[in-house]
Amino acid sequence: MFLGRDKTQPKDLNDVISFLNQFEHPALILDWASHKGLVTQSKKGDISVTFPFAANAVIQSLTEWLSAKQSDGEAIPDLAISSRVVPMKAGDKTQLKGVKNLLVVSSAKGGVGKSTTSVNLALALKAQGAKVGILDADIYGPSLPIMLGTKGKQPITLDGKLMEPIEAHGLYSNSIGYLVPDEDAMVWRGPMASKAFAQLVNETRWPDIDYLIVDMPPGTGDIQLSLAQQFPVTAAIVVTTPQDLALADAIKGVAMFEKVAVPVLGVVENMSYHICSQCGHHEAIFGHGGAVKMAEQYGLSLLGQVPLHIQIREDIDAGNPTVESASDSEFSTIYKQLALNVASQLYWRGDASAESIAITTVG
Ligand SMILES: Nc1ncnc2c1ncn2[C@@H]1O[C@H](COP(=O)(O)OP(=O)(O)OP(=O)(O)O)[C@@H](O)[C@H]1O
Repeated sequence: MFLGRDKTQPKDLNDVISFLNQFEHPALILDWASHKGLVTQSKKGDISVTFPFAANAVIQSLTEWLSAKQSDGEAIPDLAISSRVVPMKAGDKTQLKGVKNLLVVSSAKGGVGKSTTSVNLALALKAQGAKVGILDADIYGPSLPIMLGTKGKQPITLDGKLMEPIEAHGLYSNSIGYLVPDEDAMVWRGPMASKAFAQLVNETRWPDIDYLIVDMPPGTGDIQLSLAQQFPVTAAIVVTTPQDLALADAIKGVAMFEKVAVPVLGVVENMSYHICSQCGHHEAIFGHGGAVKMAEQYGLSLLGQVPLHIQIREDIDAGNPTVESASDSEFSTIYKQLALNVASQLYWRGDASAESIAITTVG
């Protein structure tokens, strides 16, 4: 092989691309290195690998793979490896200022853990190297201030127009819960709720974030439809639990997004199985295999399966979400894997916007 013969570093871009294509990872496609803009060479000859999505776990695996090759005596190319999240197209809608990708997290029913999933997913995307914002669009029951430990905070405006998001655990957040008392939001009707949501989205100064996670109000009614239609949604993620009834509702949720031409990235099965806090025993108390079957039947991706465990509830209720407070726990590993699936599939299955192609091909 070209690398082994004279032990000199390969310098030719095509040779390096062929070499890198041998590296396989579940978050990469076959021949990933040949994909436009991922492996580039500067005028000086330096070669860079730039993953176009939040990919810290991939970067770590690639670095380990290269070290192992080197230990085996292979000459490996000198590479600068990093990630830079690119904005993906959101239909024909114009991107929100300061937001590269807007992901809505929805559920057809209340109480399935949509907000818990949104917050931990946002933190896990951050752990994968992204700059992340989270918007609590659950107008009728905003839970973000409690889950992020930011209750009582209020966004300030520096220019009299735009709200500065509240920063917590390294996330940029805004919530109707910061702006009005819970009981006021509860009595809002459709148009008022939509207006409040529009204000939150448009009048927050999002500081060039890679992903904005929007925690939607539960259900598949007019409000959800109009929210999904109004905004440049890159993709939707549907959270469900394993019971048959919840799965049937989740299918309604998927159909709702299809109606308004918002691509559904996939499904997250929350409370997938119970882990006993005493003995660690796994038990499928809500049934087994439902989401897998549903995903297969409807051609959806099963993005992750999160267990039901008391630590996840206790951490989030205390404003200290698990991915942050126990970043090496098995639960955080599951959320980080979910985040990698979300980030990578969003890229490989979507269309990069024109701006991103321009960014990635600059040598
Ligand atoms: N995987 C989990 N393990 C343990 N507890 C969980 C898990 N997911 C969610 N919970 C708990 O279940 C309750 C409901 O979760 P959450 O508020 O996230 O649901 P939701 O779908 O956003 O609800 P709503 O419909 O009110 O918006 C919370 O007390 C949360 O801590």
